[in-house]
Amino acid sequence: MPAGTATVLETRSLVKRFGGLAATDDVSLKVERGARHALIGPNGAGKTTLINLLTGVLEPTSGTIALDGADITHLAPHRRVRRGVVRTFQINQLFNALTPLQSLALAVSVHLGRSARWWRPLGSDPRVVESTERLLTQFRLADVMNQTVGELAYGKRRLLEIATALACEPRVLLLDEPVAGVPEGERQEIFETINALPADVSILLIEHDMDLVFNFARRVTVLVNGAVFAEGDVATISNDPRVKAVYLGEDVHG
Ligand SMILES: Nc1ncnc2c1ncn2[C@@H]1O[C@H](COP(=O)(O)OP(=O)(O)OP(=O)(O)O)[C@@H](O)[C@H]1O
Repeated sequence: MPAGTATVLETRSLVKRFGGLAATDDVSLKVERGARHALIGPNGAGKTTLINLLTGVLEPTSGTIALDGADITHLAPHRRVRRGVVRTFQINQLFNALTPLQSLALAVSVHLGRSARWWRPLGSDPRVVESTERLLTQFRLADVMNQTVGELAYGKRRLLEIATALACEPRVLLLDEPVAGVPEGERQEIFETINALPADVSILLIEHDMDLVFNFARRVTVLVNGAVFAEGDVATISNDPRVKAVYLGEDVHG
């Protein structure tokens, strides 16, 4: 890791074309160490495509991606996870029949390289137990740790999804719409938990909910038609009439 570098994840002139459409159009983005950075934009702006490029699910048409100065543009997704680029898991990747305790113990033991001995009781490894207990407390899952995932409230499942990502000890956490679909009454708990994530984890949040964006983020990048439309601190972006117009347009036209 180069000393004194503030940027942890950087894209340079990143392009992803689907036929004639540039879903990612010359995006140069810097995520600073310890960032609370939000990526916003109307439907179809290219947010998901950019996340898929960062995680290695998609190969860019051109441009580069660097992690701590090292080129990872062509690195396989699982190797990026090993290097600390982790996205929140989709809810349908949780196992409904497992409990939060079992899910997290499994995630922690895989991360710690204990999966080759999976037949041994997970509770017999002190490091697995300690990390699992910490995650259950941090993500307010201790009181439901023995219920099956299928029985959990939607908000709790979301918390488990984020906790599972944290079990991989990410350097960069890509949080993909953490409150999407979560009922109003369960959002506050997610907001608070996200705000309490460790300061040394750099976070890029993809989000539609402006309350969450403006409460959480210190820096905001606005994507429109695949390209960076505006970037700045929260005050600048929230007062930018061009950004307001983009969102107003989306409201009007659905
Ligand atoms: N695999 C694909 N093949 C063809 N076009 C695609 C593909 N994936 C995305 N696109 C197009 O690329 C553009 C950007 O899509 P993307 O899903 O990245 O936007 P988004 O900002 O995540 O949107 P939303 O907020 O609705 O999830 C859209 O026009 C979409 O139709």
